[in-house]
Amino acid sequence: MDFNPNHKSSILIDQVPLNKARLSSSLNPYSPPSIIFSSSLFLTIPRRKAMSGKLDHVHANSWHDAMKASSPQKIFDDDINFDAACDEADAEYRSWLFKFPSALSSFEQIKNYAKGKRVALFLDYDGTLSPIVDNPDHAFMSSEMRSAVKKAAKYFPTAIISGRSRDKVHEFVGLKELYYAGSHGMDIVGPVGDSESVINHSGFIRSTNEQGKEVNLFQPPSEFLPVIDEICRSLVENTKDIIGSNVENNKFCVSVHYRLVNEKDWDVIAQRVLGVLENYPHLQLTYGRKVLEIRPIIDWNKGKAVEFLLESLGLNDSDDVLPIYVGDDRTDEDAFKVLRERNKGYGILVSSIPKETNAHYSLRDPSEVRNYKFFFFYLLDHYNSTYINSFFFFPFFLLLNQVMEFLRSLARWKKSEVAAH
Ligand SMILES: O=P(O)(O)OC[C@H]1O[C@H](O[C@H]2O[C@H](CO)[C@@H](O)[C@H](O)[C@H]2O)[C@H](O)[C@@H](O)[C@@H]1O
Repeated sequence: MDFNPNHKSSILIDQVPLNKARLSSSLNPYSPPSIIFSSSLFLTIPRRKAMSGKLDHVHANSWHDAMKASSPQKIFDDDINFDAACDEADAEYRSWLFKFPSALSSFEQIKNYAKGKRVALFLDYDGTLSPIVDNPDHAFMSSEMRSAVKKAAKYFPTAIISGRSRDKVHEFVGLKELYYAGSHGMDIVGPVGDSESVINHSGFIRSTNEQGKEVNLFQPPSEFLPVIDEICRSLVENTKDIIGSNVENNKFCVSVHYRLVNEKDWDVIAQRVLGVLENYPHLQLTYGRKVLEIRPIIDWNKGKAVEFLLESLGLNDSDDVLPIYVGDDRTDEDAFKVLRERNKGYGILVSSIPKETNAHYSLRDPSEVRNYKFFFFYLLDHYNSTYINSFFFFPFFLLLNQVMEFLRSLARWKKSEVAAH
């Protein structure tokens, strides 16, 4: 882990434009010859250094655009022509599905590849297991989802890798049998596996958990804790007059939420955060879904967390291991990238709109689209699948969740495999 006190604080904004993305193909489910995407849907912003004091005009605009694009918007307004909007958005989504097929429609293919392999499951929390909601403290997962995760964890080692603090995400999920990585993977408790190579990671500590069991613990240097607490207080103080802003302490990182902030104040909140960050040369700014995230400048992310957990589980060096990572946010891209580069395992992006990604498959996320018209999208998406039969009864739709269905399918498949032996 790289903790360099001479680093200056920096901002990472590095979305890859759709038309420039390069994807390796060996595990790639389909490689359609040429699909044209509308580039206006996607945002490209170069990496920038944090600027001192005020933001210049271009910089402020970039932040405004980035903040606007950071989370899917409600697709329909009542005064928009529904049919036209539906056709256009659906055509784009369908084109995108050629490149990133639905993990549910492709389940047979995934299953065939997984045969005889040890599957390890990695799940993001917000927007993947729980719906995106206005108040971060209310992002509860449903009992149906909890039971789907529990079923999957019965057959596969399962870890939650979240931007939340480890304690908080554990509290939300509430399952003892899982492994948890909080603060974007910077705070992990993993099992002590066969592999000894984890001890080569700096930041690694062998410790004992509350039950007195030996565990592998990975955390950034503890020097960061008081700094994070301090910047958290400062961010609260500096944003308290911005209506709707919300600062969340995630132990090794801080989230500044602007989901409920009026769009006209987004530049103001970005400026305030950048202003505070100037005094913290060891911290950097990234962003997620309507959230600005401040974290230590260390060479660690969700991708490294996946590798660390695979090693801890003694699953890192075998060819018969298939890691599957399901996530919805840009921080999950680090994990998708690791799986793609290792050419082992599948990344599954949860999204209701086309996005550039390093994932292999996709699952549709209805959580931010609260309009009933989304129902038609869902039917269209599944028009040719056997699923459609189950969705005739409208209230059923409200319970739908493709991630849950995918986890259930995995567990059902393994259960039948175990029973057959
Ligand atoms: O890695 P994750 O588990 O996906 O955590 C990423 C951030 O998730 C939370 O924020 C997001 O979900 C909130 C609740 O639905 C929503 O209000 C917010 O707009 C989203 O950005 C969490 O509150 C953040 O601290 C995490 O960094």
